[in-house]
Amino acid sequence: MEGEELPWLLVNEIGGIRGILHSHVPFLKKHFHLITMKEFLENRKDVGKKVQAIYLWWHKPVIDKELLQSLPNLKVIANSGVGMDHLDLKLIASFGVKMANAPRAVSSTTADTGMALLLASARRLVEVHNISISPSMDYCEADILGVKVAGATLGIIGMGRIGYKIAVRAKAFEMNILYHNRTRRKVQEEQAVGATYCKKIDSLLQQADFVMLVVSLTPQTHKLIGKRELELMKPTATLINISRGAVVDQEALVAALQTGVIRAAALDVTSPEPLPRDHALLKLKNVIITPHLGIKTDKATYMITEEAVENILAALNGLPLPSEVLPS
Ligand SMILES: O=CC(=O)O
Repeated sequence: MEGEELPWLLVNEIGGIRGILHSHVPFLKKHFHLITMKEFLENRKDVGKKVQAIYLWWHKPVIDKELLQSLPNLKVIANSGVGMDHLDLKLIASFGVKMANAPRAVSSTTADTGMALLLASARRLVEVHNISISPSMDYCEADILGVKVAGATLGIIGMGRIGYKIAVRAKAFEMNILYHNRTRRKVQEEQAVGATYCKKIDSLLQQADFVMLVVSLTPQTHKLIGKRELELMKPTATLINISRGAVVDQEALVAALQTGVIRAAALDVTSPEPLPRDHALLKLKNVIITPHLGIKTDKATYMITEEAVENILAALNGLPLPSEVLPS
């Protein structure tokens, strides 16, 4: 049978909403015998023993104790993204299974998503698109006035790989850059992008015209931005979230947007995803929502699969994983 000598890799499905992309299959098949969750569930006992690796695509399949118990020879789980907040890392490690993410593949594209949201919100792209395609095409200048990006101050919360790439982009757009991070970046790195460190988030929130959230979701960052923080922001400021929905207190955000506490929000992430169709955020004109667009480009998704394969092969060969994630 084709690929029988290759290690068995479990994926959620091929194609579909939560399946790996068809275009990645030939590459994966060079290295692995692919098996989908459906095939696994049909023959759990025989297939379970053979699976050595799982490739998670958009957080699927769900990794729980029952699945881990059914895969006695599982060595590694590779995630198709950088955030691991959907995984119980301690549980997985307790089964002796290694984990990896894909930081190299995601950073530029996710930074592009952040800048795209910033620009779209600043220039009200969605609203003006709707005006442009409306039958009457009636508008006055006030309907399409945006806010100027050059010279505005961007506050980046979370200056890891993605945050830094946002700073690189924002510099090219002539923005002033503030950032907050658990650890301060090297002075040379700050100077290269003209970024100023804010030890306290509050001071960044008070000064920024655009606040971009790029932190991982952890118990410390859960609802990091709530009513108090929104009230510290300028009434003319925009909140952009490309991290995780739960980093923001969504009820407080709705209230802030409805009452003009802040000007606008641009959200690539919400809690939950997608939002229920009657959610208040979906009714606001000063909000742009994208469906966790993050890394979704042709090249970045392919690179993620390459990075995952590299990690899985390393784990199966007993080598150090290039992007291993350990439970904290
Ligand atoms: O959300 C995207 C990622 O975790 O990389």
